[in-house]
Amino acid sequence: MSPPPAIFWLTRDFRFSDNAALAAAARGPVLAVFFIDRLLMAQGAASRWRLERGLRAFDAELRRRSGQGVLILRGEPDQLLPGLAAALDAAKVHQSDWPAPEMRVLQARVDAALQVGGRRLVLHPGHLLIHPRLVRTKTGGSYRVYTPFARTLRGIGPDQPGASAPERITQAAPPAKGLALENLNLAPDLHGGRAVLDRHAVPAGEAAALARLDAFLDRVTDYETRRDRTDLEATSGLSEHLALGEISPRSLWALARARGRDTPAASAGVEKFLSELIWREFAWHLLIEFPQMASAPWRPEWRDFPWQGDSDQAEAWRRAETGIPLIDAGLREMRVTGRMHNRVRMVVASWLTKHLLTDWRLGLAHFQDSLSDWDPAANAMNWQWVAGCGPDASPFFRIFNPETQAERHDPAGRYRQLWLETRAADYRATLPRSQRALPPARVTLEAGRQRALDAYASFRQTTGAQE
Ligand SMILES: Cc1cc2nc3c(=O)[nH]c(=O)nc-3n(C[C@H](O)[C@H](O)[C@H](O)COP(=O)(O)OP(=O)(O)OC[C@H]3O[C@@H](n4cnc5c(N)ncnc54)[C@H](O)[C@@H]3O)c2cc1C
Repeated sequence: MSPPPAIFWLTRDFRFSDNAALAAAARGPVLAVFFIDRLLMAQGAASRWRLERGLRAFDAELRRRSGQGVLILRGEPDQLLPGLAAALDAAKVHQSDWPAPEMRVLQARVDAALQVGGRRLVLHPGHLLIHPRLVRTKTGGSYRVYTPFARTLRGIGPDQPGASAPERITQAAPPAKGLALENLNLAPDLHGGRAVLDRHAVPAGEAAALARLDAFLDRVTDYETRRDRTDLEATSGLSEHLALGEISPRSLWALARARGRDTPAASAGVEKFLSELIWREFAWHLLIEFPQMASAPWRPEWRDFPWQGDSDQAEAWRRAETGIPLIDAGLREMRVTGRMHNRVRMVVASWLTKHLLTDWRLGLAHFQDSLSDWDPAANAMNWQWVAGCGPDASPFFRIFNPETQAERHDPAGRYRQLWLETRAADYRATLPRSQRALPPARVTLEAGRQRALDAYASFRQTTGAQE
């Protein structure tokens, strides 16, 4: 008997290898469908822009394998999938699980809607290294500290990569007319910034992710010692591919480990890289356990911290006009490319939350709108880590000094020069035509630091909050 038709609901798994959902759906005739829905449009502009590029790359490869592209529909999956499944007589809709809290709600709605017609939604793992329920403390609880979490995960070992999609795929004829990929423009709110991002984009898609991994593994020996250098290309640059599932963390782990085994000189760099992948995993573990982490302090006592709301100074930070070279350079890099070096992310976040005492959620929202590698778990965990209110966080009194950070991690000033001078015109091209002038900055390095420490001391005194 030939396998029954099925639907592959494409969300954030733009790859063909280690894609168990696509492999399961493609056993028989499959329809690959993507929705422009409320959840997608609530994402930030840069990540929608990047997603569109990923969708194009996936669509091109699907056409090569099946002669037909992705069916793109505007609307809500719980309203549209039951009708599509009925028209195809597909009993199952397969999806790679993206365990973000909002997606969980949508998945439940889709499954309920499908069940009315006797059909169901089947979720497949692949976004994480290992099922989060397997990494537990001795008493069965969830981890709140990275180091023991990492130890337990390494002890169990991540899952092996799962099934890959076949080289030849038979697609079912779409029962509805889809939108044309060429005219999508998923991020109209970028205005002139879109052309700038296009100019600085790195190639999207699974083949590009694998090529990037390969190039990175050739220089992984230096990763441990040079990854904080903002002026060098020392890190992998894989976060945007991971955010869209153009490569799975399980495949990354397996390929990097193999390189470490074959090339002993690379093994220290590889192990450091794997521990960064575990930070990503830890962030997801936390978000799954504490979905409120994306909008509320992970440590409840921090609800009472006297954060300041939006202000001219926060606006100057968003506009990359703080007057502090490393900070303005990083914020401009993000505006022009959708990327920002990890070290600089920490420094700009520290400036906003400590020197400017501004609520970390304002920074989180700006990053969400501006990062092409936006990831709800990594973004929330890291903002809370810098602000001091997160799990296993950097203590509040650890305040990055942007000048010493610049001396250490951009010793010849090349990174600052690139973003403040060489690419200044690109940055200006992303700005709206008319902008209200801002008053000059009032916070100096030392005064801002002292104000933050005073606010923290009085907060600890009144609430008894622990470091
Ligand atoms: C305030 C702030 C916000 C951030 N927001 C995001 C975000 O929205 N999306 C995102 O992917 N990363 C975020 N990060 C983490 C980190 O900055 C990026 O993952 C990293 O810069 C990506 O570059 P890379 O791929 O070259 O990293 P590499 O150094 O090559 O690391 C390999 C992979 O490990 C993971 N990783 C590395 N560092 C971290 C970390 N601190 N937390 C979680 N995972 C990590 C990423 O998946 C990364 O691709 C944030 C960090 C800070 C300080």
